[in-house]
Amino acid sequence: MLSTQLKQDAEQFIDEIYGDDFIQGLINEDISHASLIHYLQADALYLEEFANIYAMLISKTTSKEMMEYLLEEMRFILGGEVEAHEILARAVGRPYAEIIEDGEWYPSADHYIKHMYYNAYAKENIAFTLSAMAPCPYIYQKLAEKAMAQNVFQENHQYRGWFEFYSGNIDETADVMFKAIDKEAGKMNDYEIGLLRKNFRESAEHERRFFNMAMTREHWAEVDMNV
Ligand SMILES: Cc1ncc(CN)c(N)n1
Repeated sequence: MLSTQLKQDAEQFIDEIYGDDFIQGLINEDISHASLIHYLQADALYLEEFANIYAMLISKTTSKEMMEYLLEEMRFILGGEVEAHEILARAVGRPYAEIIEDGEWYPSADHYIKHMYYNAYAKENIAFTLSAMAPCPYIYQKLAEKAMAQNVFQENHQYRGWFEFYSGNIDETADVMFKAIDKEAGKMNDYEIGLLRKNFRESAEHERRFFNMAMTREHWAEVDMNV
């Protein structure tokens, strides 16, 4: 099954992201407020687009069951995931709504978002877009599970709730995506299946870049508009 291969492909990225500074910074409560703010600003915009892409997929599917799933996920992304963001905002000591007033699609986030949009616009079959979206719930879930399994988070650990949120909440989100990808892959040729796998791998790598982007507080170069 393709999803088995995709999950295997993800392992390398999960291990790398887990060892990188963002996740280690959360685990060890040693991450700067500036990086958390950068992450929150970028992620709020990313999730908004993720919800928009769900809406695009609704118009492409004829399955009522898939429509209902996409609607529910849209609602979760727009409302439910704020809970995880609030945990980081609390650590920063500023209201979440105020933090996300600023921000833009910083370069790595921009690339990731456009990777998903490309598939939504260019491909009629929703499996192409879903393969670019699936690392989003899947990788966070696996990272959180790994963190919970390998560490003891005390009651007063500032980011314990963040790991609990992602280890518990999104199991089904990724499962439904994988099932839909497997179903469509069953009707595809090797070239198309290769594209699904490439989409997934690229998004897994984008996930890593997204976290690292917060650590370096990546920005676009300033341009002098008067020249
Ligand atoms: C970039 C990114 N990827 C994944 C997730 C988890 N839904 C997230 N909030 N942001």
